[in-house]
Amino acid sequence: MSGAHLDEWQRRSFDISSGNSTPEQTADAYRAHILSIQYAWASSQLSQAGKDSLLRTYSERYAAVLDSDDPRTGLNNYAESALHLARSQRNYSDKWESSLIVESVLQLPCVQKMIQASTGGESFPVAPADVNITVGQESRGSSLSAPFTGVRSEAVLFKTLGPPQPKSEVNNTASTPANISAERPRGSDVSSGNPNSFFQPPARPKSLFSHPSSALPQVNPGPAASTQNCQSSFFPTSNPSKRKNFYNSDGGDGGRGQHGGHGGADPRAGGNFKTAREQFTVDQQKKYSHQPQRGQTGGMAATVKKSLGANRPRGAFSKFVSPIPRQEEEESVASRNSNQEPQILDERLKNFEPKIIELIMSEIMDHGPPVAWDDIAGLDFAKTTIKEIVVWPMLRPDIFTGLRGPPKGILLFGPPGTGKTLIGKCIACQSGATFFSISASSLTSKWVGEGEKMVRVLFAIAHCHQPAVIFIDEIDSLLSQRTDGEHDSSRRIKTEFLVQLDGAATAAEDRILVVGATNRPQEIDEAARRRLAKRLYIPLPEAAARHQIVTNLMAQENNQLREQELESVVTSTEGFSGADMTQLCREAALGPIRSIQLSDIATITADQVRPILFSDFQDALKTVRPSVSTKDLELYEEWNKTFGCGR
Ligand SMILES: Nc1ncnc2c1ncn2[C@@H]1O[C@H](COP(=O)(O)OP(=O)(O)OP(=O)(O)O)[C@@H](O)[C@H]1O
Ligand SMILES: [Mg+2]
Repeated sequence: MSGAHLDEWQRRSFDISSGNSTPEQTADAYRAHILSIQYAWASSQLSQAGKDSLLRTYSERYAAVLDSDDPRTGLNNYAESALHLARSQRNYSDKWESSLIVESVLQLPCVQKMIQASTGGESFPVAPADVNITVGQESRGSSLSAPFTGVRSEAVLFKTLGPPQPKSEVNNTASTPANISAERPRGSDVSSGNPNSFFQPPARPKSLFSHPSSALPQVNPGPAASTQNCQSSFFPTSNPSKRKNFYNSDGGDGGRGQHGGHGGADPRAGGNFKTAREQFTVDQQKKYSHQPQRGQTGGMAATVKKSLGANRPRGAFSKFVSPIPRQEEEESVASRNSNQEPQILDERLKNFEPKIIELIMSEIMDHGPPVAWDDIAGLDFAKTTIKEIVVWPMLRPDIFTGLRGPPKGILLFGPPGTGKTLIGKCIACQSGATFFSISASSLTSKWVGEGEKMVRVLFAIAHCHQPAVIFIDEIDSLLSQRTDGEHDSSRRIKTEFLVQLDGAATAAEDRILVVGATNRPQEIDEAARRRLAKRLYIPLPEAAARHQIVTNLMAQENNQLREQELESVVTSTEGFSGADMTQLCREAALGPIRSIQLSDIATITADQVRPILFSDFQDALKTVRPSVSTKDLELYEEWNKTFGCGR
């Protein structure tokens, strides 16, 4: 055989022998083997004897896969998936419709008589010969005729055509023959051979039998009313797609199924039938028209936070999003826009581009994991000050007026990993204000002028959703000192930001606070520094705070750390930041795992993993080092002395 054939041959052999393939793949590989053997023999690449021997082997194995009863190794359910495929194929029979429609049934003399009999309240015998209903080419007269007489037929009809009866009422007539048929199990159909079952409701006739009584006429119905009820009780078509629609028309649409809601309309005309796509569009419209406008949720806004593009998971494992919007999406977006535009356009925002407003509104607020003040270890001074100038004024704006009014901006500065971002998250949860979290990168756009617009819109929206907190993490990259060489657009964004910051809280009752966080305070523009009037130093955690961090983290883990060992950990972590402490605990928590034999790791149960010990911390301390150097610390201390507002 040629090299190409051999490669293919080997690939298939691997498919079979690797043990990872599904029964379908194995069967396919065997089938391909058989075909290639026959091909090789036909093109004289293989001898007759060789072909016979190979065919015997592979045909046997192929048959074993097909006939195996084991669902993991065999394809005993092969027919099922084939049938499933066949079922989802549309064919001509889909268009077939039964001629058994409500009109033809109702026009039958026997039915007319029975309707009259049922409304008149008297029993009326019906001659068997009268019942002759045509289904397609096939007459059903004989099967329906025999027992379909007298009280019994009236009862059946009354049940189906007459006014809605509460179930208890039906049960009260237990001794009548009518009840015998009324208590017949639902869901029996024509094919069951039961003549009465033809007039029995379909398997899920909720729209008829579980109707609230208000949904149906209360008065004793005349023939017309009976006709109306009748239309929702009969199932007039055998078209599967319509049948599905019929069943789906229960309670959800208030019983306004395609048949019941149209009185005498021809049910075959399609009525309210919707394709899946139309239904999807309708659902989307409903969904978005009920969605409350963001930011107007009052107390809800307290726990609402989203960073403008900063925290969106993107990577190899994030879900693929097609750059080309599908038609449904376009339709739903269009309908959403048409629904939402009036909501977005607050009087004060009407001069701004809806696109940017929408961007800010949708990107900056979202639910985040709640953070409480107690989750932040140490930093008592910063926490108290923030409560004083953020939380309380938001809660009691009437007291915090005039000179007591809150500052327009605060700056949290300090070494990396000391909890500045954590404080921002905590403000979002605890302040009760609308929280806007943005990163500098999201305000810088490649389109000239777009960045300034975003800044303007951001502040305008914040005005509309007061009290509001605008949190800008890594604010140094947005408000770094303006230099001659810098790009014009970033300079303009900065200027716009400063202008907005100045005008943000001009009115006494305005409650907009800008909170900036940075670990490079010295790079912040002096004009911005002045506007961020309250500058709070967030230092490295002291011993008590480090103790709290370790205790908090270890409380969630299985550990055997004694108090004095904990103290020892705390003393040996002088100079560690909060993030370093977290890293140390993570490293120590891996100790018990590292002590497990590699061969046992796959089988060991979670409760067999030993607790975290002091020795794990000792080991972890060998690898985890403080991330802040003393030289850097001096710079922060210096800056704090010069510009900070700490004591
Ligand atoms: N005071 C603290 N209390 C509890 N955990 C803390 C504290 N400080 C830091 N951490 C831990 O360190 C992690 C990083 O903290 P955070 O992101 O707030 O640091 P940061 O000051 O914003 O750093 P950077 O300046 O580098 O942005 C937190 O998620 C938290 O686990
Ligand atoms: Mg941070």
